Amino acid sequence: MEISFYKYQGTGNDFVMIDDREEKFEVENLELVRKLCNRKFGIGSDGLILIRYKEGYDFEMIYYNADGTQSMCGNGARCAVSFSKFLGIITENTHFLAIDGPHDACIKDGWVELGMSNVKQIKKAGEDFFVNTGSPHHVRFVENVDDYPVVNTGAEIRYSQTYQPDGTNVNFVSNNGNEGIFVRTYERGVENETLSCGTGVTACALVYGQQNQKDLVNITTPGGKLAVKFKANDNGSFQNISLMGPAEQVFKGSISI
Ligand SMILES: N[C@@H](CCC[C@H](N)C(=O)O)C(=O)O
Repeated sequence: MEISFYKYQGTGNDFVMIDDREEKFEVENLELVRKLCNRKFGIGSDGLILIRYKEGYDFEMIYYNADGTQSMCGNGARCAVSFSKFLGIITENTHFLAIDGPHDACIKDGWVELGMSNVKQIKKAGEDFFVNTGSPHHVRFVENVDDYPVVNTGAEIRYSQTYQPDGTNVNFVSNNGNEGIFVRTYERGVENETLSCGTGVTACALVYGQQNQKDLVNITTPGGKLAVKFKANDNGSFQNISLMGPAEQVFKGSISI
């Protein structure tokens, strides 16, 4: 059997994208997800996304990490919006469903502004912070993130007792002067550092914004630049959160399985 796919990237977070409007992909076949995402034996990606029709929405995004687990993916959602435009499902504005609920987004010239779920609170986690932006994120501020052992320390925190049994993504953040913040992320489900994580930079922007009285934060990641804007409420919650950045089709192909 042949599976047709497209490959997308959003600031270097890369995804296998499948137009599954005919619902032929077996959503329980996690072995297949893992194989397609495998960089040696498959196509290779941080995650895989199915686009399906959903009543009441323009489309549904079904997201898998490379290991077959599921969560909300901010960069993946920006790529899904771009792919849906490419498929002719949407034009400029869209209302779609993801695992954490409904989202609105807008795409213009390859730049996607994605509405994120509201955030109830930022929690303290020792000296660090924890924020759920649709996916769980531990946020640690460090002096120089360029030199930080992201993979080793990220894995220690991800597998620590505090986050059992589900684990967490782990973000390391440095102040980047006039450029806002620089963020590197260890991603659960990829079990490695990725070049960028959308829900992760959103979590970091909320913490940084709260500490520095900002409602728009520019973020640099190893894979490129993103921005996050939001409204902070007096009770510590956040609404009208938008993740903004590029999403690009890289190639298309088919694979025999
Ligand atoms: N890369 C994603 C996050 C994907 C989900 C995450 N790995 C998890 O399991 O929580 C993003 O751009 O948000």
